[in-house]
Amino acid sequence: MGLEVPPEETNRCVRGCCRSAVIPLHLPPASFSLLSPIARGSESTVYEARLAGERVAAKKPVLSTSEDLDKFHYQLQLLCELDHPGLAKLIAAHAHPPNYLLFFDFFEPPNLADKIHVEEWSPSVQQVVAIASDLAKALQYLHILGVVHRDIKPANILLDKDLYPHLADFGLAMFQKDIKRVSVENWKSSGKPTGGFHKKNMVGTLIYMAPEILRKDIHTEKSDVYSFAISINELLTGVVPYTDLRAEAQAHTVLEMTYTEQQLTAAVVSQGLRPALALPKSGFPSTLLSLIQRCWDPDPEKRPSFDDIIDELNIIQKHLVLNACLPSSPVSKSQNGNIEAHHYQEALNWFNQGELFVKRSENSDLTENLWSGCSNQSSEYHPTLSWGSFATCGRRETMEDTHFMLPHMSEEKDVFAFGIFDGHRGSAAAEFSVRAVPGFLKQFGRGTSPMDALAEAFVRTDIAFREELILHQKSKRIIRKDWHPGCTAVTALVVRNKLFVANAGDCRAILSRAGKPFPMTKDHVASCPKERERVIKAGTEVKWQIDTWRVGTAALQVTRSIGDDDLKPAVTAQPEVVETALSDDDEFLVVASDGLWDVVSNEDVLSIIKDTVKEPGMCSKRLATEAAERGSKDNITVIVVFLRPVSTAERIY
Ligand SMILES: Nc1ncnc2c1ncn2[C@@H]1O[C@H](COP(=O)(O)OP(=O)(O)OP(=O)(O)O)[C@@H](O)[C@H]1O
Ligand SMILES: [Mn+2]
Ligand SMILES: [Mn+2]
Repeated sequence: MGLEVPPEETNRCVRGCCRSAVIPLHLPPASFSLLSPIARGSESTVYEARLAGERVAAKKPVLSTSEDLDKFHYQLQLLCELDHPGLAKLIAAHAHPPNYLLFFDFFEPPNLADKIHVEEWSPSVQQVVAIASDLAKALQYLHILGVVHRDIKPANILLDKDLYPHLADFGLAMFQKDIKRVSVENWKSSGKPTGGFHKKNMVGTLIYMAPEILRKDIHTEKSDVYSFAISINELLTGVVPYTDLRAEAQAHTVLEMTYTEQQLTAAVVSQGLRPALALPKSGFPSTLLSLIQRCWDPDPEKRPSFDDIIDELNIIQKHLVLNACLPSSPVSKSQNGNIEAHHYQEALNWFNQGELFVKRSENSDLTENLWSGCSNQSSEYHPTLSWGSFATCGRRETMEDTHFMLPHMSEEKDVFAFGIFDGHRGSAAAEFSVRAVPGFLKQFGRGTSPMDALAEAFVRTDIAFREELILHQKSKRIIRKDWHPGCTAVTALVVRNKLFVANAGDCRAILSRAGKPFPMTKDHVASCPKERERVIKAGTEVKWQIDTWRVGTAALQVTRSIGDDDLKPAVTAQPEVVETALSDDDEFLVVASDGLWDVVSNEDVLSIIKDTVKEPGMCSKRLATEAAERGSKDNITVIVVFLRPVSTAERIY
């Protein structure tokens, strides 16, 4: 990088406390520019930036008090001393008013947390062991320097192209010697632990915090070992810690208000509660699982050091290589070579069919620059998104809902799409659509407006699905003649500061706008007079049957859907599309299938989220659980998207 380091006597921060012979600390303002924000936290914003022509990440801390400024200088002094391939490297800083900035090597998203939970990556054993081992080496390096990180968690682990981990976020890191001093001073000043003492020592992210930290003891190297173990187990299982304790089918999880923060703390500290360990039968070596358990031992002294951990991981890695060379057990073959027709029917994978269909009609695989025309002036509002989902089949025996979350729709970072499909008369249409709709959306995004692209994606998916169905009926891969599967569909698209929602059927999307529900959809059901009139005009009968208005001989309640070819064209796939500009008033978006809305009102949905941990996955799960408890008889799928930054504290407490 073409960065010049000024002579040592001038290369220092404004106070003169931070110095470096290799890292420039006083950059000329013209040498860098901040581009778009990558992540906004309570303590900082991380931007994609350019520095001397290179793409970098710039962390801009929120500095509102003189204590914040002290912390910044402390962090910078510490970062100047670090140089290890397993750490996100500080390449420059601007430590002069009015701009305080830290520049790091840029790592393409997703970070490890998003890789696990958003991309739903399930790594191989080899990949987990490799990441664990590289991470352990970076931590060993820090500990040799006398530095404890204090905030080890997947969100602070960045990945490069080869999936090599780089530990980031030194916002809480400290020299071990300073931690002791802080606490001793506090003890002395008041004779007993003060609020300040508590706060100073209890830092980090609750679910990754070792019991001694939760007891407000001092953080040691062994507390990092604990957080390391929780993180590696999360990588193995793909499960956010403590969201996995299911008493029965209805999830009762720790962070879902059945346990409060205090109860979780108490359970971790006094009852030895830990996240569910990966199952040995999942193919992970028992040696790895036992290592994880020893790393989260309640007694810090009993936890291995990173020297030991690296040795053990080395041995595990060697065994894996050896085993990989052994011949694998023969694949069990079907006894009966004669495959009957109904097997064909089961073998038909509608997810794949949907995907294939889009691929076939695609003329290029570029996804760049979707809706670049909808430009956003830098002065305009930029929402900060975080999202999560939960889906359960509830009391039903089969799951006919599907959903997708597509945070990186295009090369531009600020295009996101979320969709739910609620199948009826089988899950085929919902499975087909969950792949076809986002696929078409990407295709049409290059030529048409977001509104038109959404409508077109729904209509084209419907046509494609019905054609596919006929094709398979003709080829006898489907033998049931009078089978007319369908699904309702909702898709929310965020393009910079604009939200577009397309809906066909009775899924719903609502915004929390200035604290009040702001519906983005209308239910398309036969009990709605306007819809009823439309269907009748299109030539299909609507009758009061049993308890409500229903369409055609199929007696469908919804009046718009994908599929349902026996009711076309009256039951149209043409969605209603609504557009709105997002502002600071918009807190979050909830998208869900009717399994939620049947029993939970828009207002209740808002108030439930208000008193739930501000973590979108948790909120989704809490809403679905609430619906199940209120007697919803349907499949339930919920997606929650926060539209404003949520601080670490809000996410946990
Ligand atoms: N060098 C980088 N390259 C790419 N992305 C980065 C980089 N550094 C940080 N990020 C992204 O920004 C996010 C926040 O960064 P960081 O953890 O340093 O900030 P923070 O304000 O301390 O956040 P928190 O305390 O909530 O964890 C990371 O989880 C990561 O996704
Ligand atoms: Mn972080
Ligand atoms: Mn942080």
